[in-house]
Amino acid sequence: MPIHIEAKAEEVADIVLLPGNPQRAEYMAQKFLDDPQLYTDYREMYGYTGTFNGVEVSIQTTGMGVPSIGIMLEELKMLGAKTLIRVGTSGALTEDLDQADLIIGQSAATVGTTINQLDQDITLAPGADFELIKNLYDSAVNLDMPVHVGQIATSDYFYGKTDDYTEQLKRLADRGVLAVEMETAALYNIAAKYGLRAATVLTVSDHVFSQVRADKEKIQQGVDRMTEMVLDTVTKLYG
Ligand SMILES: O=P(O)(O)O[C@H]1O[C@H](CO)[C@@H](O)[C@H]1O
Ligand SMILES: O=c1cc[nH]c(=O)[nH]1
Repeated sequence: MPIHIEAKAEEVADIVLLPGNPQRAEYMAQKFLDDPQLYTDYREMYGYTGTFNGVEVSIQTTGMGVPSIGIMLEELKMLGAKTLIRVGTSGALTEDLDQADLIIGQSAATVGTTINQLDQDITLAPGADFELIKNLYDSAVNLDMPVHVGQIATSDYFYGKTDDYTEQLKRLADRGVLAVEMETAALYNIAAKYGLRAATVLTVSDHVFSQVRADKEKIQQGVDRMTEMVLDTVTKLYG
């Protein structure tokens, strides 16, 4: 049994959804899965396994940031997980995106984190699994949800490390980066390391430059949308 996910391999499904927030893991499991079973609550990093349309699915809390998700991903790999889909909130870097819109992260730039330099002299640019993001996009369109596909950015900082941080985010925005969050570069790097399938879906909870945060109901709408979209894709690919 790994140190931080107190579960046996048979308790964790091949397909794992990855919210940062433990309350979101609990909400998604109770609302969307049939017969959800809590398999770990160590450090309140809740993990549940249940079924959706007969497909076994786990929902594992990752916590916030690269170090936290890095631990959970290494332990999910030990437990035999094969398909990893992050379901997170994000700060939009453009006013073209609305609150509760969905973003599929094709690739993840980094700002203030060195995860893309895991190997000396190599800067990886690992992307999402193509079949996953193609199906996720199709699911969103079929479900009539507002969806955008493109590069996102992973940061170690929610509030910014220096006075220059906003300028760095503006440079990323100028280069077409849609939104910032705190885990996906680790997910895509660790998935590349082990040959796992990975994708990230985000909902817009904030607008970074205007510093407006959506209210709880709006964030909930985005969470419901992305969960429905992801489970539709899981049913198509694995059902
Ligand atoms: O909503 P989650 O999945 O936690 O994701 C985003 O929210 C947290 C910051 O509030 C960071 O983890 C960031 O990546
Ligand atoms: O602005 C935001 C919103 C959610 N998550 C982040 O990392 N940044």
